[in-house]
Amino acid sequence: MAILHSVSYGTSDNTLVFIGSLGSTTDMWLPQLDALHKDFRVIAVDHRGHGLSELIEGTPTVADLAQDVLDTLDDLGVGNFGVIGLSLGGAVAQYLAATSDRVTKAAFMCTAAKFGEPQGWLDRAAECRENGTGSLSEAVIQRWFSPTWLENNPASREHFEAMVAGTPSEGYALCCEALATWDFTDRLGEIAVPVLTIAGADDPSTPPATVQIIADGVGGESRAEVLSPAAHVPTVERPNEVNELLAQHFA
Ligand SMILES: O=C(O)CC1=CCC(=O)O1
Repeated sequence: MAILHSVSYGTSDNTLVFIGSLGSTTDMWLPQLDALHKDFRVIAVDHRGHGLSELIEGTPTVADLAQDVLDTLDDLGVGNFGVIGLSLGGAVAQYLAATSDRVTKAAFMCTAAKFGEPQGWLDRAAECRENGTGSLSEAVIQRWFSPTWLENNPASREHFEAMVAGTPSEGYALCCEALATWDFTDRLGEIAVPVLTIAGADDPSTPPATVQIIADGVGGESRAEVLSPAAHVPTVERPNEVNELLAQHFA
């Protein structure tokens, strides 16, 4: 059983749980936590081996990462919840939405039912173990944000690059390996709760067509939105639009 580092704001009975990408901390969700805590209880977690969550030995599956979230919510006394996941966190959110009857609604952002070929993730894990997350962080940030945003927001750029570089190498590598084994394509139909998908028009990692596969494949109702301009992390690049979409979907 793993209890993840989490932050929690607000007192509403309507709880939203935010799960971030590879190399992120709960800071990825600051604009959402600030904007939505008055109408919802908002909880964000760090994946195992990320941010302030402890590293757990052994390669996890996405199902293991999802169980970490459920254990953490049990510890916080949370019953039912809406789930919002971005990228790796979106995979965890898909798994939770399909398998846990505690999930009431879901939002999947810049994520995939399968993130390309496994070898790419195994290569990234090996590179990370050899050279550290600092060797990856600049390239990651260029996928997270569009070039104009990076140019206009140097302080945020530095902050998010430091977030990736500060992720423990083994925590990052183990989560790469979790992505290598993730393929939910044939199980999307098990997701019966109302779904919102959000894609970034300029996202090189999970382009709109990849996110659309999820919206088209789920078993229940879905609404698909594409934000522009935006790359892989619209929570930061397009916070107002993301907040408005989430507030509507989870109201
Ligand atoms: O770093 C990337 O390539 C983007 C990404 C894919 C999965 C994830 O969590 O981040």
